[in-house]
Amino acid sequence: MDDASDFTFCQVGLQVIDDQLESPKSIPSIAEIALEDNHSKDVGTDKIASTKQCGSSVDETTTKVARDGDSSSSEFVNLQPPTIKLKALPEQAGLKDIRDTANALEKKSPIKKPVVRAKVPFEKGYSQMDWLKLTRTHPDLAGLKGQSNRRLVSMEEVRQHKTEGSTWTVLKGRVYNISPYMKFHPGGVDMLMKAAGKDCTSLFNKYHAWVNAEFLLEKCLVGTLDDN
Ligand code: HEM
Repeated sequence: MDDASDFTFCQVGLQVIDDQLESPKSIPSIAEIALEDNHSKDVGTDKIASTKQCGSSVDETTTKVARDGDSSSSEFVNLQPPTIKLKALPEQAGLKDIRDTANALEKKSPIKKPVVRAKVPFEKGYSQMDWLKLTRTHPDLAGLKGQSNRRLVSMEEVRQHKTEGSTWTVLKGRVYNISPYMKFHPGGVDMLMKAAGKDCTSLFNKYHAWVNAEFLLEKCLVGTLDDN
């Protein structure tokens, strides 16, 4: 129909000059877009068929334009949005190679996946600020009962303190009573209990090497590990 006053049909495609694009061929040719005026099926749906991945045959990229014969009449206005099918992009040179290389690198990469961080929401009164306040006010967080914390502590003695009421751990050569810190630990009680009665230095470093435990647990110091 060649009536200029008929607004039903107008050219919508922009002329694409491939040479002027940063990535020529990255936009499918307008000729590869098939419009299906399928008002009788898919009522009310606006389907944009996803582009097929590379590797399609030439036949698959062949354009089909399907129109309902009657719908070209100016009396009939189809209000359903047309289905736009973007046909497969032709295999782009080198793209498959890049993907293969990326997959191979991912498999071979010696870089370890980062540890999943799972901070536990603190109970009211057990924030890190609350812990700092407690360390300033409590007279004996380490439970020394007058004993010096400059003594040497054997691993044997550390192993005897692995219950929630009395939990000792070794961190970077120092022995701490971590029982009072349990409920303040941002990683949760269960995690901190993994340190009970043993040397937790490697676990500690695995999760948060940046944490200043010397400062946080200063008042929980029981002694120095006797490594003989
Ligand atoms: C023994 C002394 C320890 C101290 C003083 C301590 C202290 C802390 C602190 C301050 C945080 C918050 C970190 C942040 O916000 O970046 C934290 C988080 C956490 N801690 Fe510990 N921690 C200790 C031991 C451990 C151990 C032995 C484990 C594992 C078995 C552990 C597992 C975690 C986890 C999973 C989190 C939460 C996730 C994260 O923030 O990375 N912690 N800890």
